[in-house]
Amino acid sequence: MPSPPLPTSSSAPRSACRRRTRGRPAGRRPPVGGGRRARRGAGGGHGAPGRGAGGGARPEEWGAFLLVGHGVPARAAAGVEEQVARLFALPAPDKARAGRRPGEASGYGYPAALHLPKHVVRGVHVPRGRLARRVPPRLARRRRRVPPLLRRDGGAHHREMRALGGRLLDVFFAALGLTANQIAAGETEWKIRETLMATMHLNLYPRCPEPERAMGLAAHTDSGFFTFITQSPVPGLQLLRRGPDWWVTVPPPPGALVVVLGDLFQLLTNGRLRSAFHRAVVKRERDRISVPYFLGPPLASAVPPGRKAAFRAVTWPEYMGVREKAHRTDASALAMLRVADEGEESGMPHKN
Ligand SMILES: O=C(O)CCC(=O)C(=O)O
Ligand SMILES: [Fe+2]
Repeated sequence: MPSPPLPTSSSAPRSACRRRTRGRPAGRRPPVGGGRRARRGAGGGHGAPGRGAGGGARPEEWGAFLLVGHGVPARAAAGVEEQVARLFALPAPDKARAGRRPGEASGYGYPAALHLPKHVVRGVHVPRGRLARRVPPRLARRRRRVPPLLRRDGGAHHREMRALGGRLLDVFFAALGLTANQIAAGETEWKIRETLMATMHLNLYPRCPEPERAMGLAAHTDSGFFTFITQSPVPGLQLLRRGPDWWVTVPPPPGALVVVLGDLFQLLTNGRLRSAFHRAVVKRERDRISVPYFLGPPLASAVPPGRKAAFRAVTWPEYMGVREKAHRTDASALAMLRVADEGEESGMPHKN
């Protein structure tokens, strides 16, 4: 299916925010900001996840957190939003020519894997890491007009984010009870860190005159290990808190990255760290840009769950297949992979 031509960010058509098709209307989300938990967060009048890997709310609880002091130089992040805006402002025919075609991993268009309302999110999807060489020649030819973010080497942003991914993995390993020596000597840990594969999406959510009747990105969990989200200073990302269910808006403090844990990380840690159910809403007055940088295992390696396996091992592509099936039947992909109760023996997988 050819990707539709896209509007420029400043002239998003009304049709860009037609009525949402799934889930609770954004405007009727449960009230936020009233509870003790909410006040613990950093988000003005809204409830919010705590900042940093170690402080405030725990990632086990939220499946996500704000990361500050991450060491990614401001200059690497500074240009991202501007580059993305430039890309979306390219003439529609140029964007259409760079459209993602069936079977291609990168290009301009809608996210393929999520069964989304097909009318709001416009994205360019450029796999990084091992797949970087497969950036379509159509994009490569337009190199001079394509922002550095999308170039083959990925630019400073890609290098910094990939390195941060490795550092954060070590923080997670430590949180799971591994000592510094075990982490340094651990073959499994080393392999996971060294082979991390990155994929990036660029999302534009055009402003919408009736935001309460539209949805930017339907509620979902990410599939990989974890995602770094750079977002424009326009809040729109929301996390689901359970019991009773309520949507909590993640604030966009300058320089902070949102870390969202994915399903394969839940599987890898045998359920000790949980993926976050999240979505993106649209705004009446302002466009919003987000750049999720997804990190996960190399495509061919099966992700082994912990000692007493709660899940069966899968590759990332196999997982995407299970997820497709789950979406069609409204089931949970992780539940489909569960082979036993998550027990006390969860943790990092066996070394082998
Ligand atoms: O726009 C956002 O903040 C969220 C993006 C996201 O969840 C995704 O692309 O998977
Ligand atoms: Fe996501």
